[in-house]
Amino acid sequence: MTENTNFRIERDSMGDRQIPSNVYYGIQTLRAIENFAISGIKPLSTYVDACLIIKKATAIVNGELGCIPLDISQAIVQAADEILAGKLRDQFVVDVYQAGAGTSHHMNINEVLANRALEILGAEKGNYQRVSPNDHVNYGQSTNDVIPTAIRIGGLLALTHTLQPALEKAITALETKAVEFQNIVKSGRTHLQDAVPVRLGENFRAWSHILSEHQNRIYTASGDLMVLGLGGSAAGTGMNTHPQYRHRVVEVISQIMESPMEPAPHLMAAMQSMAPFVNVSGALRNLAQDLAKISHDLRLMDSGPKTGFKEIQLPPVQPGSSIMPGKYNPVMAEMTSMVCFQIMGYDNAIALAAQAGQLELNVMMPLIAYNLIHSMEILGNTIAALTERCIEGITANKERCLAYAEGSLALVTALNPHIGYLNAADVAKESLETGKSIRQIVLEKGLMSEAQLATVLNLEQMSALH
Ligand SMILES: N[C@@H](CC(=O)O)C(=O)O
Repeated sequence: MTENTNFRIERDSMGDRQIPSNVYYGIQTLRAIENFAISGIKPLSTYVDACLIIKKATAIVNGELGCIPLDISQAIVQAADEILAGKLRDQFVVDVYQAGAGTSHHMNINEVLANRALEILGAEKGNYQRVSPNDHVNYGQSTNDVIPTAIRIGGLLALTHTLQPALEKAITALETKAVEFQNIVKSGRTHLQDAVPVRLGENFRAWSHILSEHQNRIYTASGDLMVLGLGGSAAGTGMNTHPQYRHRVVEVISQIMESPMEPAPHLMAAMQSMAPFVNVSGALRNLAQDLAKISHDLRLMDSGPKTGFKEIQLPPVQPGSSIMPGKYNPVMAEMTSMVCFQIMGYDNAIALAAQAGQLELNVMMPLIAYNLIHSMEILGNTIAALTERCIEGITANKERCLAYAEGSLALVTALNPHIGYLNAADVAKESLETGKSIRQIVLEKGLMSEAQLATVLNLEQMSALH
């Protein structure tokens, strides 16, 4: 615990180590850096925020209840506030793939807070007799109750700051396009074959509805994240906590989050079961599956310009090809598809991790934390980018849409009630073989009058919602 210009000596239960004197993390973080040079991926900033919110609340409550000295409690709170405001963010350095349960990341948080609190109190970094990462910052806590709580809070932060606003904007943008394209008639396609006509605007309205239903599903699933098992400490029994701590700490977190959290009715259950995360991840996967479908549709409808559908034009945002001049690719939709596949992969890994709990604990939480929060953030960023750089700028090729609708063999479907399915099928077959229009064949065969046909083969009417 001495400090010289280049390093200080810190001690843990395994011995002494030199720690660079300028860093705020300590000996346990150093060991984790050495042990886990795995992906180079550092903890997500939202996850760090979630841990800091917990540590701020626990310091307030442990100070109030007389479990830690008030000056230390206040210094930890100040340190947490400073870091939440953006300071020392480069001090959270443990690889995402690390010690089971997340003890290494958790100790990284405890050490940085302790060392900054020491400075605030006028002491030297590493003087853990004065402020200890374990005895003060972590008083009455364990990785085992802090990390599942941090995943809940991190999930809620990612949802409110990133995913929900992006979904809102996308839903509105799709509805705006629905209104703009409401009168454009196009051919429907089922099995990728000609089907009855539809309105381009209604395609966009359907997508808007699909996203809004996913928004509701995610919102409902995220209710589970508001039930916190903090206070369970190491095994869910609450050992080493003050009797009033577990309720009070949830009240304080609710105040910090400006959102009503609840204490879990059974702390062991909250620690052992990863079901809330599986539920939210499942809702994200569900959204990703439909979003992938929408992005594939956008690419298909924009295909061409000479050899594809080109029913719509996605706004060109960058040259598409390194060799083919003048080529513009549907890059925003392509990116969206890839992110959606990543979300599905993350969800698979979360499902595997969630069933791997044993006895009192599920140690696979670091994977769940990263995958869940990252899923929300990359989905939110993707939806925001797709909305701004693609959906809002889509234009329709009205003539191309109409030409396909007029040429669709499935128009004969409208003749069913008048000439019967089998006669209509013959008309379709002849039209395909001869290239004559459906109208012409029906008239030639004397199956219907011109006046009748004018009413029945009315594209506007056929494509309206019935
Ligand atoms: N995850 C640790 C507890 C802790 O880090 O607080 C254990 O159960 O061994």
